[in-house]
Amino acid sequence: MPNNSVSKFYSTSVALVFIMLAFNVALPDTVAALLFLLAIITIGIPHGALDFYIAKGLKTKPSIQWQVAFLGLYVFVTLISISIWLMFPAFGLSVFLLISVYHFSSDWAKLLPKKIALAFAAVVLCAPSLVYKASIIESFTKLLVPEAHATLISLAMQLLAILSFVFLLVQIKKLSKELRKIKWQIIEIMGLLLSAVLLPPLVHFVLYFCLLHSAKHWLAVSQSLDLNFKGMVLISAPIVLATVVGGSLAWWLLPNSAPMTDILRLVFIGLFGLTVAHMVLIDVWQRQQSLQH
Ligand SMILES: CC1=C(/C=C/C(C)=C/C=C/C(C)=C/C=C/C=C(C)/C=C/C=C(C)/C=C/C2=C(C)CCCC2(C)C)C(C)(C)CCC1
Ligand SMILES: [Fe+2]
Repeated sequence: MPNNSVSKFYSTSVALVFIMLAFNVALPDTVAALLFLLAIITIGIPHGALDFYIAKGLKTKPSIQWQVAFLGLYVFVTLISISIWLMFPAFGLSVFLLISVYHFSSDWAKLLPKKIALAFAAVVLCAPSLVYKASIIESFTKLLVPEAHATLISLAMQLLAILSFVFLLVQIKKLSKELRKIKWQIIEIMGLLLSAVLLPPLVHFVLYFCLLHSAKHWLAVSQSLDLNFKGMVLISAPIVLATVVGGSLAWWLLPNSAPMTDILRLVFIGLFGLTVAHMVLIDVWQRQQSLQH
């Protein structure tokens, strides 16, 4: 698959969603919530489910003890992170946003210099707060963050989005020569900017996270580890299943409230737990890859 394919697929999907909205095609809330959960489980989670395979590839001969220790450490880091969020939600959310900017910036690591990729990731993640402040604060309170803290965090997001955007505008002149060569990536970047400020935040997030972040990761893993799609599905399926079992247990054990609130909590607090270990591993893997090339 050529490298542009993810950009093309993402940009076309964003355009389709804009057309749907222009024609007032709206899904009932429960259908939208189920689609959101389904997309996260079937497309978002699998990109992290390759972590065990990637980690084994980083060792020359991973022993059984090493593999058990890796799995144990990954689960431990996940559970500790989730506990930190449950005890200090505002702190958890702030850390989540910051590490997400860092992790998502790797989507443009090959295309843009590090600082610019970081600023762009900050715009992608924080710009929705400029237009959808109230709905973002509402989502944050559903994630257990007290309203006063949620308001402060959304203000900080607005500030970060504006500062990062200004930084990008200042830098864009320097980049104009390189940018001219990468037509589809420019369309991807424009699509992301429009999606961030025009689409409802959860729709923007799910389109970006599933169709761009996860898709780029699958493509990178398949190219670098020489795996085909079927092989990757087989590798990730048991891990996705284990994650879904873990999520279902949490749903069953923890106190329930409205279904949409429960889905939001399960997805975002769960993703925070998984992100810490996933992010460190992918960082090590990408550093090793750039040393090899
Ligand atoms: C390997 C392994 C495993 C698995 C793993 C996995 C499966 C992973 C995954 C991972 C992942 C899958 C990751 C992800 C990430 C994500 C992120 C990083 C996100 C972020 C986001 C954000 C930050 C958001 C924000 C917001 C909100 C919250 C609301 C609304 C608005 C907005 C959108 C802004 C297990 C444990 C089983 C075992 C051991 C080993
Ligand atoms: Fe990722």
